[in-house]
Amino acid sequence: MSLLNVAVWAPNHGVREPWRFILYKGDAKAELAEAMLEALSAAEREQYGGGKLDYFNHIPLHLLVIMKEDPRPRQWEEDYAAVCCWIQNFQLAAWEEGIGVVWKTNAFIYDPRFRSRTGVAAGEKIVGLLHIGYPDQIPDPRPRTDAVHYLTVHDTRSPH
Ligand SMILES: Cc1cc2nc3c(=O)[nH]c(=O)nc-3n(C[C@H](O)[C@H](O)[C@H](O)COP(=O)(O)O)c2cc1C
Repeated sequence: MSLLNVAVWAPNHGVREPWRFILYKGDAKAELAEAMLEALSAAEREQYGGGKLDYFNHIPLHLLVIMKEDPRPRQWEEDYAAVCCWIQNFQLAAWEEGIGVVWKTNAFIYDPRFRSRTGVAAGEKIVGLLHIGYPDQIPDPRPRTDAVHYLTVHDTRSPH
């Protein structure tokens, strides 16, 4: 809970706090896995279903991060940005405690069957499904391009 509360310091315009969360742990992880399976075709269920169930059960916690969708475009974007900031705050705060968080946007989070099974209402957007746990392995960081390549600096007035 304290990690959730660190993350709520994310900048959010108007302090609208446009988020809500559903945490799955213990036996309830099976509920989430069933919702995920429902969003697969019969063939996919046949091919990957078992593996996906094991995967969901192996991970200690799953957190669905949900945004209330404001019908006004500016507010919608601000709120989406705020929820993304919430997620990264959460990831960074968790990592300080040695807890790994993967942010997933699998196809099933957009599926009406998954949304309905997880109780996500019309007018709400799933921004991510976070898989949370102490990592068995820590992957090497993938290299990033030096930001200077993307930087334009203006330090004198350009002639008109
Ligand atoms: C909006 C968003 C959606 C993402 N969705 C997925 C996903 O569906 N599956 C996945 O493996 N990683 C997903 N990620 C994680 C990114 O792939 C990951 O952060 C990126 O590859 C960089 O890896 P690193 O941050 O571990 O260096 C997502 C990240 C963001 C910001």
